Amino acid sequence: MITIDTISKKYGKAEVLSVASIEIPTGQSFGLVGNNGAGKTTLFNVILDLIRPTTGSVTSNNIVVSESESWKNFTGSFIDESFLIGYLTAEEYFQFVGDLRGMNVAEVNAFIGGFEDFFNDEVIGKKKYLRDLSKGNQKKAGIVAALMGNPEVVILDEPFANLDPTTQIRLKQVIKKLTDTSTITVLISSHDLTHVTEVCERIVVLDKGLVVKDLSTSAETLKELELYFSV
Ligand SMILES: Nc1ncnc2c1ncn2[C@@H]1O[C@H](COP(=O)(O)OP(=O)(O)OP(=O)(O)O)[C@@H](O)[C@H]1O
Repeated sequence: MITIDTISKKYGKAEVLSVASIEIPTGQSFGLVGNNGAGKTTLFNVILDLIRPTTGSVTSNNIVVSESESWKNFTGSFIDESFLIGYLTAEEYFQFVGDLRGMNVAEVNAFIGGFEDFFNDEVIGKKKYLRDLSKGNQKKAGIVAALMGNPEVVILDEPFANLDPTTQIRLKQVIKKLTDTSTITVLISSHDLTHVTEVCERIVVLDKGLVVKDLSTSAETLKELELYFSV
């Protein structure tokens, strides 16, 4: 369970985020949508203790994320390429993250082997540093690294952006597999309303830092969101 309690973030006088309360139960697939600058990345960064909120706190499985590091043991995330280590190859990076996650070399190789289709022969065995991969292939590496070591919480910021259509479809399958477990809590932000409504059972809409909708996904949700964003 993730609890977001009276979180606000101000830069100077500008308040870019103001969320009274959001509770995300264990196992929920939670989608965050909103126009550019709505505060999605800011909220994820606060949940990951990458930026300190002006007010409020976030707890993840009863751990206040700004007070302890222990939530990192069960949390996998990919916000952007700053999460990668540019001078490593993808294989080296996966071994590095696997080591942090308590996986041995064979376990990492077996895990990565399960993503052969997802990588589409563009990430593994390329003898390229991560910094030299295309944006989309960097994203693939970052997403897969976020899933290593059986995380209980997975946070992905705009995972569909920059991915080719084939990989977007494969990513949806990967995410659905995660969310089917009902033990892994998955938080995703996206500008793609179709994808996010397909993979998330709950959608929260942010507008200028405020929660303006909190929907349980149904057959009508996509239409409702399209209508909201078309006005
Ligand atoms: N370091 C900073 N200093 C000042 N303003 C910032 C800073 N970081 C973010 N902001 C502002 O906070 C607001 C929310 O940004 P954020 O990146 O969270 O939005 P977003 O919903 O993720 O947008 P996008 O869809 O464009 O990625 C924006 O107005 C942004 O300019």
